[in-house]
Amino acid sequence: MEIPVPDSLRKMFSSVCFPAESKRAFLVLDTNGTIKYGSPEVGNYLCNDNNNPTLLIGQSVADIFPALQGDLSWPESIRSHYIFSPESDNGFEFEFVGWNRREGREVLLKASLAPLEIEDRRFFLLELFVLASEDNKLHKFLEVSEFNGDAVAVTTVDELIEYVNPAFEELTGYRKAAMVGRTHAVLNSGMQEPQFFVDMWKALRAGRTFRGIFVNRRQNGSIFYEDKIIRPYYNARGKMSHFIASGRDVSERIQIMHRLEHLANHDCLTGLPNRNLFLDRLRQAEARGSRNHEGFSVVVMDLDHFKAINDTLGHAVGDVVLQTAACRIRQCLREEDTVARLGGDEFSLILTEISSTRDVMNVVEKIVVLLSEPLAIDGRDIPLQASIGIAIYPEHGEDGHTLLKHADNAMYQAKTAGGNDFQIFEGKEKEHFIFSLQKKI
Ligand SMILES: Nc1nc2c(ncn2[C@@H]2O[C@H](COP(=O)(O)OP(=O)(O)OP(=O)(O)O)[C@@H](O)[C@H]2O)c(=O)[nH]1
Repeated sequence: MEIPVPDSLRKMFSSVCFPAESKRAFLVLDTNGTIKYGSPEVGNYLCNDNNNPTLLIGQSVADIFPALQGDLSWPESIRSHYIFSPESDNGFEFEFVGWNRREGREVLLKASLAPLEIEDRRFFLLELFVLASEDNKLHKFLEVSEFNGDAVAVTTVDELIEYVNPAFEELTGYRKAAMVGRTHAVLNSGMQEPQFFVDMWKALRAGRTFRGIFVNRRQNGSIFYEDKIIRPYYNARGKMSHFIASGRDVSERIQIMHRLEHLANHDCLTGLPNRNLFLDRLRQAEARGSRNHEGFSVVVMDLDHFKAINDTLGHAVGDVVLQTAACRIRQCLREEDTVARLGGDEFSLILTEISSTRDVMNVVEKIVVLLSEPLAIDGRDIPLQASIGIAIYPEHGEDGHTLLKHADNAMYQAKTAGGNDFQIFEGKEKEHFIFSLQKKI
């Protein structure tokens, strides 16, 4: 909207060029700093409501620029020089961050104050020049990001996406138009620990950079791992206005790492956890047990006469027997229990949430029954049986190492007694449980 220059002012400022269509943003001040005129364009930067610069008339310029009220960045000498001493002919400039209402964004402006003679009267022309959009720095970064091989995304502090680059589109499958205005939640695979995001927001809100491996989902549903750095972006006012994320696909590296981790923690033949992982799970069970006063059990199983199977039917058949045993034991356990192959024909189990001896026996009996089902290989039925030792936390040991040792002792007792048995470790109370499986099956 163009604001007509009031006739009285036009008359007064007739020697100054004020075309109505002028795009120049300026104020005319008297020597007291009172605003006498505001160009239509200046309303875009300085008016609160309807961009009507006539509302500025009569206000003190110091109300608009607090710097003029004695801020040290506006030296007293210069202030008095220009506002109150109209004799000087030197100009003065200062920069400030303003708000461009038309574009709805902050801008960096230069205000230039210079004396102005109108009909032999001294005024001051305070003209505003847009030095750069406040987000210019950000925009320059985005321009460069267009050619960046990393996936770049810029979000507002309200977590809404404002920009994504072509590499982001390529990585995620989402076009820019589909992402702008949305949050990153669209990429969430649901496979990440919730704590990961808690840590992320904590760091970002505190103004710190966050780096992490994100497990994300592409538009086509496939999962990828993204190594991403997110840093807060501060605008010229020093206010956190955006988050800039830069990430790259590291799925291949992570998959190799997972494979190596799996190899380091699992037995090649059966795919079960190996000693390494078993001991780790044992430490976890021990920690949970003491924290929550929760019982758990360590069970050691050793196949009986396995050597004979190897010797008579060959190593390959022995391997199948071990794989079958592993599979059958696993079938009898819950997800949160562990069965590991610690070596040879020995399997070790951690049964969680055990509140009584009966709980353990129920599981062990199930295993024994399933194990003993005939295994047909090359037209023969191969019998499978095992000696089993049981130790329960905390009665038979307050740490994993002791429990494992005691379960092993109990297993040897069962083996010595002829095998195909399970035995619970004899506790301090000298209670002795021997259950004959032969009678049961
Ligand atoms: N096929 C096969 N055999 C293995 C493997 N690892 C160890 N063994 C064999 O498993 C046998 C385990 O020995 P033992 O536990 O003493 O044999 P056993 O006949 O079960 O003896 P008891 O436990 O006293 O009944 C050895 O002959 C090992 O060579 C493997 O990965 N595959």
